[in-house]
Amino acid sequence: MLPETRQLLKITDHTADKLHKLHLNSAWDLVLHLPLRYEDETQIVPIAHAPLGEPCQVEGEVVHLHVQYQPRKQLIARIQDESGAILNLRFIHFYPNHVKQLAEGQMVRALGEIKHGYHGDEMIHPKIKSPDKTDLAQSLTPIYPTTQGLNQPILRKAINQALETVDLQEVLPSDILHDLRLPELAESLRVLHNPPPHLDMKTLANGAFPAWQRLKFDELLAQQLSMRLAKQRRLSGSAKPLRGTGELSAKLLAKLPFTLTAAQQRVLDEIAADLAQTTPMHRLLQGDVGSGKTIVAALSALVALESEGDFQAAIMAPTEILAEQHYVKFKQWFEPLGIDVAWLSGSLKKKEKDQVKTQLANGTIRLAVGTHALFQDDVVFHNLGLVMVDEQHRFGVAQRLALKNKGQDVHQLMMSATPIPRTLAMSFFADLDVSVIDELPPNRTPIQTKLIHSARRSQVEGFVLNTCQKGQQAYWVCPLIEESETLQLQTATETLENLQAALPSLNIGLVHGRMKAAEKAAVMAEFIAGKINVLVATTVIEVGVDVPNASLMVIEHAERMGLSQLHQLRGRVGRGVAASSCLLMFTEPLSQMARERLKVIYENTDGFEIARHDLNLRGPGEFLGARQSGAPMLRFADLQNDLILLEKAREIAPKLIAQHPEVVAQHLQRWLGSREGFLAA
Ligand SMILES: Nc1ncnc2c1ncn2[C@@H]1O[C@H](COP(=O)(O)OP(=O)(O)OP(=O)(O)O)[C@@H](O)[C@H]1O
Repeated sequence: MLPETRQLLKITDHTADKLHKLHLNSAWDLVLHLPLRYEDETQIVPIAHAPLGEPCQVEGEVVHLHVQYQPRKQLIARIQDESGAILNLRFIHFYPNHVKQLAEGQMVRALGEIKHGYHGDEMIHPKIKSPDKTDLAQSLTPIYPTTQGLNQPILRKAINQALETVDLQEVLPSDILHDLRLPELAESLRVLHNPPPHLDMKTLANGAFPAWQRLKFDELLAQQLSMRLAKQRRLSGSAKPLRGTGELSAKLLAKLPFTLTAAQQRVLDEIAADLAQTTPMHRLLQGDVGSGKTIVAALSALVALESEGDFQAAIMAPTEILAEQHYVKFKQWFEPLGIDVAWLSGSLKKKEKDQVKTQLANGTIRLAVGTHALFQDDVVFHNLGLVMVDEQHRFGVAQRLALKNKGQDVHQLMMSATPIPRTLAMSFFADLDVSVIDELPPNRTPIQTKLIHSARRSQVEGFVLNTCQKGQQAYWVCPLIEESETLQLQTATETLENLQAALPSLNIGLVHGRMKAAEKAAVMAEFIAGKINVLVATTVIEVGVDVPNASLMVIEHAERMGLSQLHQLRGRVGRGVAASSCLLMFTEPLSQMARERLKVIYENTDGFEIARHDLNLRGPGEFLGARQSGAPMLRFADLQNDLILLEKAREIAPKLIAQHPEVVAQHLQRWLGSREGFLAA
């Protein structure tokens, strides 16, 4: 935060540091930091009528106070009000002051959520006050998202100071506001930060409340504007045109055991046409699991490598495993053509990394595969022509920004097996041209999916035996244990031993994430060669593994897995001519969410449909991995519920850019301020 701003807002260095953690660095950042919820200290409800599971305030006399030591130390105060009903206030962390305030016979006011507890209804860690010192509040109290060490009163004060100092003048043209029936910004902000007494909780919690609608619209508009401007900048930038001679591509195609599908050829032509331009390509290549994206990426890389000018190409994937799969395939295809492929990931030794970096900087290596290590500041390319990014949405915001900076004026191809639903395509991915491989390679038979209770394990083993006796192969995926890699490994080893005991006539192998790359490669090679009948695996095989003779996929504890993970895993079979099956083993009890997921995967085979359900079940933030990256991209608007606002913002953004450039500048200044790049990243 600038020293002037800090002074103006009377913020201490300590508070400024905490605010920075919340990405609040300017007065406008503070003004746009909106309440997460409100607390209602305006009313007192009788305990007998207090709602369960919703914040409420009660008042009563302490009739009993004691410290309980089992199962852990805690303070429990029992209060009773005029309704005669009793409520326990429970504090797991407490201070001497609590004991004083809650002495028997004291009147106390408690704000919190009531839940059914073991010893009756209770509030855990309520906010407490002595009623004689405080009158009821006049209006709802806003509660803001915050960080450790920054309390609500200080944050509230900083925000209110900011509200006083910024110029809240309306910038959006009045005809637009009128058409959209949206209130003025200044009024909306005041209401949300300091709700007037007549507004109740229900009204304010409703996303359709006009003040919220206004803020959501403004946020979506900022996103659309920044994306359009980014696109304009890109279109006016200049990339080196890449025009392959076709010589190496022809050689690679001649060696493949298949010919490209019409969809692959069409998509490749689209990419080649982009690459030949001086405008940097920004294209998303979508294709369902197994549709053959990898060969399209390889042939695209060849266009760059074959063009005159010693260009380099790089392909980046979000995980080491996925990157490694690409590395293996690319090596297999490119080395016979006389092209060396470099590997760069975070886990390489420093010496090896330095060597690759030198080769990339002096241009002796022209094709690099790796993780985001490829786009660290200290990696310099001699003449980068094309960047390909697999599963781009799984990268965090910071990594995407790093790529954006490195990739300026470089052609970019994003690849995704997770189809981007329409709302996302209209917002986060609006700057991308899209190519879709909408056809699977020929002779694939549909995969039969079955749900099987884990109690019927021996039946599943019977299926495995049957499959292998026909000369086909099977995968057996071990349960996912997120909490501990060691436990995961232990489970995998046990699964292997159990299967070996149950199916002694079969050769059973094991791959897991802890194995060294060479060991993993050796087991995979045996499986590919058909020497191993059943491959027991942790989810390392989720992506990229491609063994067409494998026709049975068994997934244990399928209820623990996410939809796209299940779809990816199932996609490991059905790649050859044999009819394939996927057996999803589950254990009860199933959560509602797990039940929904299993139903979706059972009923659908199309990746687009599954992604749509996934988005509905998890919401766009999770779907995009925003939580993982720690920086929410849209803070207020929600793509599922605010589709109408999104459509309006999309419609209005180009008009504003054309007719009111000054409005665009002001609006973005307010919304992006110190967060530049976030919305469009
Ligand atoms: N035109 C084609 N005809 C027959 N087989 C093909 C064709 N194109 C690709 N394949 C084969 O199909 C399999 C799947 O291809 P690939 O691994 O590229 O799929 P993908 O789109 O990357 O899927 P995933 O997201 O599952 O990794 C591979 O065995 C590949 O060799």
